[in-house]
Amino acid sequence: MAIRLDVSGMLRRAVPTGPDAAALDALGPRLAAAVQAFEARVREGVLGFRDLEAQAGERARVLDWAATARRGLDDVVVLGIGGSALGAVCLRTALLPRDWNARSADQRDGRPRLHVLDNVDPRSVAGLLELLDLARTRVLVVSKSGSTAETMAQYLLLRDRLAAQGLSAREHLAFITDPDKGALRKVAAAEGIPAFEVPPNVGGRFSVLSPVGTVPAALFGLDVQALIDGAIAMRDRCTSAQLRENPALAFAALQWHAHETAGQGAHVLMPYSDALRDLGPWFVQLWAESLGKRTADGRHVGPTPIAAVGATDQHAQVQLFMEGPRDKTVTFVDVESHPDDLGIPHGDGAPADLAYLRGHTFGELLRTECRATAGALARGGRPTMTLRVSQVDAWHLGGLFMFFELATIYAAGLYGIDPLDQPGVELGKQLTYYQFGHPQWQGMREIWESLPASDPHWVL
Ligand SMILES: O=P(O)(O)OC[C@H]1O[C@H](O)[C@H](O)[C@@H](O)[C@@H]1O
Repeated sequence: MAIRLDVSGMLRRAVPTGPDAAALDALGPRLAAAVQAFEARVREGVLGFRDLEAQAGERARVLDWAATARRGLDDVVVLGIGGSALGAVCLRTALLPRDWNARSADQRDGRPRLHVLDNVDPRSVAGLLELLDLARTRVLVVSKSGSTAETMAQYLLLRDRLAAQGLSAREHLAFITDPDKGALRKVAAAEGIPAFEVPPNVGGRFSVLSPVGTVPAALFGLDVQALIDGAIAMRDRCTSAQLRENPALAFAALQWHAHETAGQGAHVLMPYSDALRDLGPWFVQLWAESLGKRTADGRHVGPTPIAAVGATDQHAQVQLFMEGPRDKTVTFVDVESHPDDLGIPHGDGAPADLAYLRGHTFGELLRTECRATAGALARGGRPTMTLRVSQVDAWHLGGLFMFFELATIYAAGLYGIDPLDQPGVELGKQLTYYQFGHPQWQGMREIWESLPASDPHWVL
């Protein structure tokens, strides 16, 4: 079992914009400062996502509850958004067979389907409700703050539908939220609804290894302990202040260096694996919302993460990566072992010009295309890295989550910003609250009325 980071495609030997040995040495002071900032945050106790041992008690409570709660369930529904939903989607895609929800109960060996509602589009919400037998459904309301409008609207609807069918909230709801604060915590206490804790020092986009991810994972029978073990193994590998000894630091440093010195601030994550397809959107929130900030001296900084998947996006995005602006790096994830690999048959009578495919396997084709695309990009002077993963399972996924979370904190030290807040998302929320008549936000009227109206002459 291993996750290895190959950074050779970022260095001067491979691409002209890459750092040479002298440039890497010159990075020393910046790296030291970023590592010191990281360690200061650890000491402050604000990087709770690292401290998985401290969450062991709550995790045991989750596993104990899920062992009985999952009995007789056809469906698990996650109501959440952003970091409260993206991790569950990634866990489902990576660790359950494709199209899990389309399978029969027998094909799912009696385990529930998992649905994630991370938006308030009525078509999606109504469409899902049509599918559900609420009597055989557990709805997980996931909100660290316990107040996010989208998730609360969904909760109010499901609460109403359960009541209309005379179904007990305690038997069909569960909350994953702040241990003390927010609307959900109050309801849990008043109505005896099972509730699990998002530790206050674990940010929403860093919370997939907390009950935010482990409750849904436990309900559909994933190996939660392996997920945690993989994350701890990666955490304990990423402690050195030396770039060559700390993969998370190396990833962060090389991404920052590419952005800072060559304007390569669009950071593509391209797993050659359908199972890791939803690692992309999870990474996009983590990298964008943590690093897209204003510095203390008023500069606007941060990378632009892009999600892609191989081999599919060789036929959609690689043209841009190859010949578009030299503003990108590409990080591949190459899966070394495909236990369910398939041979490409000899197929008597098959067209002669397809003979080159015969005798190979699909996994071999996928891995060869990953290597070929990385090499083609390098020949075009386009910087790349490759994460080599033995296989996709809970242990390796836990390691990948931890790798990117740690890299984000190191990158924040290099960009000179706080990775843990998200002040930029507040104004839109407050204007919505105002327009909905929220009593606390009626002072936003002037701003709302100042918003640029659309020009009817340009409504085509
Ligand atoms: O988990 P919640 O408190 O409901 O927050 C859900 C999401 O919305 C917030 O506005 C932040 O942008 C995200 O970082 C967070 O993951």
